[in-house]
Amino acid sequence: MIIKPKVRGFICTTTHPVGCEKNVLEQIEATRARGLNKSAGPKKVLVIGASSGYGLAARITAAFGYGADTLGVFFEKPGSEKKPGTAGWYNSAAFDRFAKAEGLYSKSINGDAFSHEAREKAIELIQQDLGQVDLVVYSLASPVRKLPDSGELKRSSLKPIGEPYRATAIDTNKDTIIEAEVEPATEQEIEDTKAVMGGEDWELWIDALDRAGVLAPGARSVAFSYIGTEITWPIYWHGALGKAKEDLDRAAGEIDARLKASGGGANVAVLKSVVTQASAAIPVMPLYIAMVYKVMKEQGLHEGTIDQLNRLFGEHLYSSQGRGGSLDTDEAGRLRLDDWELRDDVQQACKALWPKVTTENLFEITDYAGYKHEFLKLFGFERDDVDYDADVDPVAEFDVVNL
Ligand SMILES: NC(=O)c1ccc[n+]([C@@H]2O[C@H](COP(=O)([O-])OP(=O)(O)OC[C@H]3O[C@@H](n4cnc5c(N)ncnc54)[C@H](O)[C@@H]3O)[C@@H](O)[C@H]2O)c1
Repeated sequence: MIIKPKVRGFICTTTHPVGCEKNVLEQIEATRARGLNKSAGPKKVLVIGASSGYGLAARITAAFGYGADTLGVFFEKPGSEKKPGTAGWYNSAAFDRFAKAEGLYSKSINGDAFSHEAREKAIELIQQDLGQVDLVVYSLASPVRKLPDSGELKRSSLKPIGEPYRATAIDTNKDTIIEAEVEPATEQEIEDTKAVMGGEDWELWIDALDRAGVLAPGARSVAFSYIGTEITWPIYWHGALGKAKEDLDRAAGEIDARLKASGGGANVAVLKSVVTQASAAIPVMPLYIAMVYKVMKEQGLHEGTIDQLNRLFGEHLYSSQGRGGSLDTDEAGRLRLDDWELRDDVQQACKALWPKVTTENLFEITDYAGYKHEFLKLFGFERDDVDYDADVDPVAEFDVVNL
């Protein structure tokens, strides 16, 4: 099959297996080059949301930065002779192959991580293959959650609270500047967003793992959040998603207290904005990312997903200080990896750019070209080292349990 990109809205409906594999290899190489202290890191790791974005970067950092055995959970579609699979499927197939070539344990579960069934399967595999895990990374980004007991479907909303949000944004299909307007979320939509992206499911995971005795003494857990600044607050931190992330902070407190009993702990890690399938769906984020990438690249401060996760593990979770039990957190107990993005000079530069941007100067005064490139790269496209006219097999088998 010869596969070319087909972009629909904020998703690319085709993916390139070879490009995805090269993306994974690039992240593995970046992790190796970082020279993380292998004796200090996690040994057996469960990553929930392991197939793309920050969760994949966490899995790569654990495996290739520290030699950890990993079990990954994700929700992806395999490729068939007729149609390519999702990027996360190919990413995971590539990860599995590289990890095994390195002599590392790697197994995956493809299914709904919000279900009890996924938890039961993960526990069974940990008991059978790993005994216990010492790190649980929680990195789900989903627009829907089927509640595990009632089967009720909850949907998250990317909406402000209280009043409509009007802002300059990019129509990423037409590469034009538009005025976006998003109506505020209703109370019900806020509650539903909390149910999908809040901390309840993370707590259910830790509770199930703990009860089953598969958390090693001293086990840690980390979940990811975004806060941003006043530029994005109306749609994010002060919006429905922010309420869900506040709930994640609440859950971190509960889980931390539970894991502390055996010398471990839990934190929310606040990460910087990067191009992922999840962030592409949030109104105004593409424009903000195009601006902040421009500014941070110019200042030598740019980091991608793998850089952030290498830094989270190497300088926080498994630094000599972190292993001593004293993590450097903000007043709410969060690990802050958004420190460079939130620097005053970076944010001031973005604020100065914002009112100046037009369709005509979009590519010139922002890094929108970089944004578009990164977006297509997520799906395995626009890599110099891939021949996109060559025939490629869309079927990729690997060590995965399909639920
Ligand atoms: N992208 C950013 O700029 C950014 C910034 C800060 C924090 N974060 C946070 O990082 C976390 C991960 O987001 P991302 O941007 O890496 O997203 P992503 O879309 O790249 O990855 C989401 C992952 O969740 C998995 N997933 C989704 N629904 C699932 C389900 N029902 N069952 C099993 N797996 C499921 C996907 O398979 C994938 O592995 C989120 O909590 C997000 O808020 C993202």
